[in-house]
Amino acid sequence: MTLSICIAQLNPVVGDVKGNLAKAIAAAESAHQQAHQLVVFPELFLCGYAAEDLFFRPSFLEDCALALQELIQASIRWPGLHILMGHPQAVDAAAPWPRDSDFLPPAWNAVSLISQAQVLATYRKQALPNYGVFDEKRYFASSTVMEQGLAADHIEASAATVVDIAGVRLGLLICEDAWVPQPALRAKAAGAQALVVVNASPFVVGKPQQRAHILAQRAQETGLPLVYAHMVGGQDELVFDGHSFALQADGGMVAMAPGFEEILWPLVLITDSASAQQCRWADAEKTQPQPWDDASLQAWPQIWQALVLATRDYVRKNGFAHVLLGLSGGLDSALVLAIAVDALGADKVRAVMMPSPYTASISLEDSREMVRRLGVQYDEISIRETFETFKLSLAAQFQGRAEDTTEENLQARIRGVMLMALSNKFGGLLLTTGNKSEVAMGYSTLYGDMCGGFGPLKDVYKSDAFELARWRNSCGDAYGVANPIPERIITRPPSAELREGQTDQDSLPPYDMLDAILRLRMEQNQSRAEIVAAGFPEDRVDQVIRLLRINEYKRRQAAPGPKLSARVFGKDWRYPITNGYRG
Ligand SMILES: Nc1ncnc2c1ncn2[C@@H]1O[C@H](COP(=O)(O)OP(=O)(O)OC[C@H]2O[C@@H]([n+]3cccc(C(=O)O)c3)[C@H](O)[C@@H]2O)[C@@H](O)[C@H]1O
Ligand SMILES: Nc1ncnc2c1ncn2[C@@H]1O[C@H](COP(=O)(O)OP(=O)(O)OP(=O)(O)O)[C@@H](O)[C@H]1O
Ligand SMILES: NC(=O)CC[C@H](N)C(=O)O
Repeated sequence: MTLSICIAQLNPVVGDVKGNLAKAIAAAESAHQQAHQLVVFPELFLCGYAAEDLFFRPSFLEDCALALQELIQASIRWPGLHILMGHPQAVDAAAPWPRDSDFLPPAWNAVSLISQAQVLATYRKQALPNYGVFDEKRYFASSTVMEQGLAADHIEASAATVVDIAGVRLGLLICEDAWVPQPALRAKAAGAQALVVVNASPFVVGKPQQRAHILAQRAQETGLPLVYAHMVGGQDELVFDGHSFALQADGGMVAMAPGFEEILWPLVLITDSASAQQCRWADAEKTQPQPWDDASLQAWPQIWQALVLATRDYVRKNGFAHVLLGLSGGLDSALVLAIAVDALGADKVRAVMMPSPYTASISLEDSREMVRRLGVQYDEISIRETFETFKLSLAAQFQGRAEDTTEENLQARIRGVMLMALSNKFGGLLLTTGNKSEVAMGYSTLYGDMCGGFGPLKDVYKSDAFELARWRNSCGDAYGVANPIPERIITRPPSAELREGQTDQDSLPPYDMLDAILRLRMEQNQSRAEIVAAGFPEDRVDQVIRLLRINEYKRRQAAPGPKLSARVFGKDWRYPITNGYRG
C-alpha cells in the first residue's frame, strides 16, 4: 500500500489570511491534479508565523476561522485528497476548555485534517517554545499543560492525534513537539505508523543539520519514519529556510527539499505488505528533487541565501517597489548593495555616494566601479556645502570648543537626511548597513547612518563580512552578477571617513578580537573573568563589555535585520536600557 504526499513548502505573509488561503487553494488544486492523497502545509500557514499580538484580536482569529471554513468548503472539489492545514483556533471555540480567566492565552496552535468538506481531526500543539525569539505561551494554550486549567479527561483526548489516511495511521506533531521525546512517543502509543511534523523553525546557521539530527532521535525512539514539513520566507527578523525532509525509521535521511525557495515536494510512504504495521519512504531516487548533500548546506551559501530572502521578503511584503542605500566605498554598504541586487534585481536598487571633505578618492573610484559592475542607478551628492552650512550655523554656540564626534555625527546625519528625503520623494525603502560588531558597540550615528527600515547585516559580524564578500565574489554568476565587489573594498582598512585619517581601529579593538569577545559574551553569556581567562586583554574585554552595555539605547531605536546566529539583537536580546548591573 502507498500513500502519496505533497509537502507544500510555501511562503505565507503574516496576517494576509486571504492571500495565504488563495495560495493554499492553488497548492491543493495542484496536489489533487498530481493525484496526491495528502497535502501538508507548515505550522500556522493560514495566518503566517509569527503573527504575535494579532492573536489578541478576536477579529483576527475569526478571520482565520472563516478562511479555514472556506478551505473546508473548497475541499469538496478535490476527491481523494486530504489537507493538513496549520491554523490558530480561538480557545473559546474549543470545548471543553474552561476559559474562566482573562489571563489565559487566546488561541491554540492547531492543525486540522480536512477532506471532502469535513474536518476529520484537529490536533493542538503540546510543547510551546517560550525561549529565544519564541513567545508561544503568551498566545497559545497547550494541550498537555495542567496549570492552564484543562480537565484531566481532555488531556488524554488531546495529547495524541493519529489519523487514518487510506489505511495508513499518521501521528501529527507541530514543530517544538518534536524537539522533546514525549509527544512522538504518545503518538506511537496511540497507534501511529509514521509521524507528520509541521514546522515554522527560524533559520540559524547550521539549523537544517540540527533539525535533521534532533528529528532522527525521534524516529529512532519511536521506530517510525517521519516527514518534517517546513515553511519558507522572511518575516521581519526571522527567516524560514525550507529544507523540508523525510527520515526513515532508523533516522536515515531519505531526501531533503531545496532551501530558501517554494516547492510542492512529493513523497511516497509505503506500508509493507508482509507486516502491515511497518512504513517506510519510497526510494530516495524517486522522491528527491535535490540530493541530501552536506556540501550544499555549508555556512556561506546558507547565510547569503538567508540574507537575500530576508531582504526580498521584507521589501516586497511591506509593499516597496525599490530600495536605496548610501554607498561609501566601504565593505558594509558594498555587501548590502550586492545583497539587494541579488534579492530584487538591479533595476530595483539605487545607490547614492555622498562625498565629504574626508572622502578618499579611492572611495569614489571603488563605488563607481561597483555600480558599473552591478548596473544600478547611481548618484553622487556632495555633502560638503551642507556640512559647512551646519557648522557655520552652530559656530557661535560651539565657539571655543574643539571639533569632535559632534562634527563626525553631523556628516552621518546629513547623509541620513538626504537618503530619507530620497526615500520620501521616490518611495524606496532605505537599507541601513550596520554590521553586528558595530551594532553591538554603538559604532554608528543615531539618526545618521542608523537611518533606514531594514538592516541586512545586523547579525553579520564584521570579520564574517570580509569572508562573506570574498565567498560571494568566488561564486561566479550562481547568485547574480559575477564578482560584484571590487577587491580593494575588501582589502582596505575599514574607516568611517568622518575625520582626517580615521580608521575603525582608532576606536575599537581589532575586529577579530572584538568579534571573538562578542561571541563569548553574547552567545555563551560568559563573564568578564571567563573571557579574560580565554586569553583576551583585560582592558579590551572591559571596553567591549562596557560599550555593549551602554549602547542598548541605540539598538532599541535600530531597524530590524535577519537572524542568522543563536542571538541576534532584537527579540533574542532583551536587556534593560536603564541598567545598574556591572557584573
Ligand atoms: N542611555 C541613553 N538613552 C538615550 N539616549 C542616549 C543615551 N546615552 C546617550 N544618548 C544620546 O545619544 C547621543 C550619542 O549618540 P550619537 O549621536 O549616535 O553619537 P556617538 O555614539 O557619541 O558617536 C557616534 C560614533 O559612531 C562612529 N560612527 C559613526 C558613523 C558611522 C560609523 C561607521 O564606521 O559605521 C561610525 C563615530 O565615529 C562615533 O565614534 C548622545 O548625545 C545622547 O543624546
Ligand atoms: N561617502 C558616503 N556616501 C554615501 N554613504 C555613506 C558615505 N559614508 C558613509 N555612508 C553611509 O554610512 C554607512 C556607515 O559608514 P561607514 O563609513 O562606516 O561605511 P561602511 O560601508 O560601513 O564601510 P567601512 O566601515 O568598511 O568603512 C555606510 O555604510 C553608508 O551607507
Ligand atoms: N515553531 C516552533 O515550535 C519552533 C521551535 C523549534 N525548536 C525550532 O526552532 O525549530
